[in-house]
Amino acid sequence: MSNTPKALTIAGSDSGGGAGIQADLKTFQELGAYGMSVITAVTAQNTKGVQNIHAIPVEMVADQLKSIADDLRPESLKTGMLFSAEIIEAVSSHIEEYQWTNVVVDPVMIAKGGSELLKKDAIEALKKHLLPLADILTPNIPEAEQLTGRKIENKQDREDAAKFLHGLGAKKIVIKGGHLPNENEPVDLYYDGERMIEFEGKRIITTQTHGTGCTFAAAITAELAVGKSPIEAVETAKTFIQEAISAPLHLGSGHGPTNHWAYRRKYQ
Ligand SMILES: Nc1ncnc2c1ncn2[C@@H]1O[C@H](COP(=O)(O)OP(=O)(O)O)[C@@H](O)[C@H]1O
Ligand SMILES: Cc1ncc(COP(=O)(O)OP(=O)(O)O)c(N)n1
Repeated sequence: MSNTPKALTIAGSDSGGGAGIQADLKTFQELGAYGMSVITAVTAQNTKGVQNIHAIPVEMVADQLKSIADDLRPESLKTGMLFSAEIIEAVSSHIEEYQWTNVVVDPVMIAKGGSELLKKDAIEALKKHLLPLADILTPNIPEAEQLTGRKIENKQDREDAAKFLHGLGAKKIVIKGGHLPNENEPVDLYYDGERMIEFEGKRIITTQTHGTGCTFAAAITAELAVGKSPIEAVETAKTFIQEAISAPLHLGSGHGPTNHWAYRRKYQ
């Protein structure tokens, strides 16, 4: 029996390769986890935006989950773009049935260009079915506002939001700081029910940030797969994304992707 760590992403495909399944698998590979995928939606997307979305039929999402469960138990998994309430319900019930652990939930809602990656009427399903299964929930600030129904304008609001999301059942929460105003450093706030920890970063003023949230959550997932603790996993993910934004590839004419090789080149 191999003890190669296996990480699963349950997310949408980004044809441009910067976010979604593609960003997740590249990140898993870079951090030493064998990547597996369940595709929930196919997007026609590039650095300029999302041109079209085709949701995968829920039966096919369930079949992909079953194929993995029948043969390959993931040491960790992440969810990304889930698009609809029915996909959220199917994914949640399968995670529960298979008793998969180390569940990272990135509550993807809106792409950088403004396209809706989660239907508005699916937010309640996300709160009810998936949040209680999250070992680590990684909202950005607008997502945390949607999930809590509260405006987040300062540090106290972020701490209150993290506590609220913990109350909804997520065991650990990282409210990411990328959407803070440009004059603020991108500090990510971690809460596990007891400790509030700030993970500091250095803000890079750039348009090359497509897929930052996916990459950050995928790095946490890969680290959990290889046996790191949640805090160690977030620490590595923060360094990974900082490096990935620092060394842009300058691909495409819009919001270019981050550089998934940069961390390994510097640290390994
Ligand atoms: N311009 C930036 N410079 C440095 N780090 C950033 C920048 N933008 C985002 N990050 C970091 O990237 C990660 C993803 O954050 P964020 O952009 O808030 O998420 P999302 O992509 O889901 O909107 C976080 O760790 C955040 O602090
Ligand atoms: C297929 C797909 N999934 C998720 C996203 C959103 O990714 P994110 O990392 O939040 O990056 P931006 O869209 O904000 O650049 C996506 N675009 N496509």
